[in-house]
Amino acid sequence: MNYYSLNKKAPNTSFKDAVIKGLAPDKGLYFPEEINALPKSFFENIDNLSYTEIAFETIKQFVTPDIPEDVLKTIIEETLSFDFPVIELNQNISTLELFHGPTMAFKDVGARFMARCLGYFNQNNDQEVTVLVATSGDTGGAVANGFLGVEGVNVVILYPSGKVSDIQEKQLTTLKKNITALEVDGVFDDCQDMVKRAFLDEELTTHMQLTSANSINVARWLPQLFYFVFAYKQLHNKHKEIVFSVPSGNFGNICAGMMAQQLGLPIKHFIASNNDNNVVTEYLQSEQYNPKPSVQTISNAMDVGNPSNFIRIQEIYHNNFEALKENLSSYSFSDKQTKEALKEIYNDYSYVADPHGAVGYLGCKAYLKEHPETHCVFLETAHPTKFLDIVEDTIRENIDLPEQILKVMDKKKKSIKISSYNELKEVLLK
Ligand SMILES: Cc1ncc(COP(=O)(O)O)c(C=O)c1O
Ligand SMILES: N[C@@H](CCOP(=O)(O)O)C(=O)O
Repeated sequence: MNYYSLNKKAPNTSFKDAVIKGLAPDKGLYFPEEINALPKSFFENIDNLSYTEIAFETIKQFVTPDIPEDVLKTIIEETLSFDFPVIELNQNISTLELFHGPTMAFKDVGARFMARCLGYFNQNNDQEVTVLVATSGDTGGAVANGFLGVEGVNVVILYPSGKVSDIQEKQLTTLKKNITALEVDGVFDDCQDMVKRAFLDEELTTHMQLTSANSINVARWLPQLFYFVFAYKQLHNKHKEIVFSVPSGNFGNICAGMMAQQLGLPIKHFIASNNDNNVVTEYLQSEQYNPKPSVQTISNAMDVGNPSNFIRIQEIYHNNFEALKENLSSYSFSDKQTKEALKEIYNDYSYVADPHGAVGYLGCKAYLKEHPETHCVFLETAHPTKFLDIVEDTIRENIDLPEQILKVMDKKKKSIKISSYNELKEVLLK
């Protein structure tokens, strides 16, 4: 499959080139030239397919021939070595748990998939690749873990100082080896802007091969479409009208869900559930897209004021506002509402959610008021222990720490503080 730049001022390119570049030379995000729906029989036969078979069939068209089919099968088997269970809370609401990977956030799948694709492309290449990542909390840890020790790849992670949880910070600052963590005096959007600026900086790009492991990179973004198909496999025999409530920040996950729908997955509707960073909620009300500086919330990984992937969503709907509104609703919720939701989920269903999942739950409840005939799945995008203080204080219970979290708790943080783009450049050129 070839890819084009959404800024339409750069040549179309192969999957391999799109992965290695991350962002097109005109600063546009790459988008597949075609999306070919799978036959209806694929979804009718889904009970007989394993997760790895589903993943292979749904992503094959986007990555072959650059990744040969046999290599793709191995990459998928290695990537999906954990579970994706759906837990039903009641007749109308389920949660899809996406936190069973090594860093306990949904980013693990995309990060592991991309690391293996880049490792494959890089095997006969003498030049080292530098992977730049901006994180509001979870991408950094997942990418650090996924790329640790990958030959010929250096990873540089930018995160907003003081605005990620303690455990998220440990996950991205303690691995060392080929991973460097930069603590930025600013918000997530400052980190993301610095990364995008670096791609356009010829002084850097003539010295080094830069790519991104944020969802702007197609190899990080597209595997996220698997989740929606995995949930459908678990629910379709019981519920006919399935809607997904996706806690959204950079909008890569929900946009990947829309790609699954384009492949023919019968999804009735999407809900973008936001915290106070509500650019898209406001857009759907006013048709005005006004990015603004992000504000800090307890669902910190969603503190994004200018979501990268919204442009991909507009492309899927051919920039047709009415068509988008038919398929997407959006609500935003305050921290106070999020804490109330954490308590309600715990008291009513004995289920411990994390603040991001709680925002997704609130999105389900808001949508179900108008559409009680549907079944709403909210994505549990991270394990609650990643936000230990907030969750324990809110539900007034101690929660057990899983092994993945215990492993990093006592490690020593190592980061470099920076406050400007020039300081980033200095680190990269060293
Ligand atoms: C726990 C969690 N939930 C939700 C999101 C938002 O996902 P997206 O940026 O794909 O919208 C993120 C970060 O991306 C996250 O880490
Ligand atoms: N919420 C993210 C922000 C970056 O999102 P990405 O999907 O574009 O990498 C995070 O946790 O870092």
